[in-house]
Amino acid sequence: MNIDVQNVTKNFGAFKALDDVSLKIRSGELIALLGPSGSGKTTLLRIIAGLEWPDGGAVRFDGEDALSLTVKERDVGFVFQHYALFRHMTVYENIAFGLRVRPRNERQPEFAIKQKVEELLHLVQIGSLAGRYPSQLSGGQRQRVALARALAIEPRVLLLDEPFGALDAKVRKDLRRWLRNLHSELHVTSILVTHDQEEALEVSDRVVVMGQGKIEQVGTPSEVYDSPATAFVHDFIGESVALPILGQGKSVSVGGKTIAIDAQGVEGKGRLFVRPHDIEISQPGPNALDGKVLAVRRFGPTHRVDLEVPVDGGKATIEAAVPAGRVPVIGEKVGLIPERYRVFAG
Ligand SMILES: Nc1ncnc2c1ncn2[C@@H]1O[C@H](COP(=O)(O)OP(=O)(O)OP(=O)(O)O)[C@@H](O)[C@H]1O
Repeated sequence: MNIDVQNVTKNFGAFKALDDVSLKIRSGELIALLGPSGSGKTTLLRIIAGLEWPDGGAVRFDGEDALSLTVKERDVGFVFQHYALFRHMTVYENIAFGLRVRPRNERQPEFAIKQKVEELLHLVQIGSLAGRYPSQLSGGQRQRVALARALAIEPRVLLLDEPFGALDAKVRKDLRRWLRNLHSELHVTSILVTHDQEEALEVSDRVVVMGQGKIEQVGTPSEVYDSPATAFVHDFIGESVALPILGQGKSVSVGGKTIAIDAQGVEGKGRLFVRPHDIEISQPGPNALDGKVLAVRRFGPTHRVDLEVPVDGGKATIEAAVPAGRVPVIGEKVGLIPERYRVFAG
């Protein structure tokens, strides 16, 4: 199902939780809403679900006005961070629940319910646990049950709000991969809310990066990582360091030193963002920024180097990643060349 969010605004008192948000979600895609705490992800998800109403704007499901539909009529499946399984029901009963509470004239006969539940148990790979109660399951197993239960009613859209948020890192990683595979099999339009960028980048077809109630960028995982559209996205996704600069055509000045690199259209004040592994450390010279090595740390296969760089009005400390074999020593004066970088005005 296509979901079209048009100019949605939501205020809580004087606070703008969503500020003119527009987003088109394509049928069958898995989209992640990614952003820091308080950026409005859950509010947007709840509006799509029908649990919250916007102050302005529209939400359309395949062209139909979704805001005039109740939660039930919207046909959505939910999975939340905190397992909402029924404690007094077995795994089997939990999954069958949504099918059993349908009105009599829509309810399937018991053998069809059994067949459906068995299919789902198999799909989420917990067939052997059908007779257990939620208290007898691990956190990861409970979330699989929650997903199976959400899928039982064959929702038009699946909404996942930090579904793996309460699990430990290893289980999260396994479930992430599992969710990706499951989605490739089912192709149900899915929206995943997460503040974990690794999760968003690994699982989703497209990522919606949100900050302070606004959408900063929508793109594939590679697009948002390789071509961040705003300073916020560069800062939020992956590692980056930022230096205050003055841009002029094909040159950039940092703390009074001008080097010949493209200012990317920024004339005057701006910030240059670069990822630690995109900074080349060389000899000091006219075409490199001046840096002084403050600290060197081993970081997996590379070394991390803390560098002091003179900037307007003081000094900045930035971090570079260098391969073994080219590691400078503490106190050494070096030249720094940003190899891949983005300049944003302001
Ligand atoms: N019912 C409410 N009343 C008042 N303020 C609210 C309400 N619900 C959400 N907010 C505020 O709206 C903002 C956005 O909240 P939302 O839950 O959408 O953020 P989020 O991006 O999902 O954050 P998190 O990752 O922490 O869940 C927050 O500042 C929150 O405090």
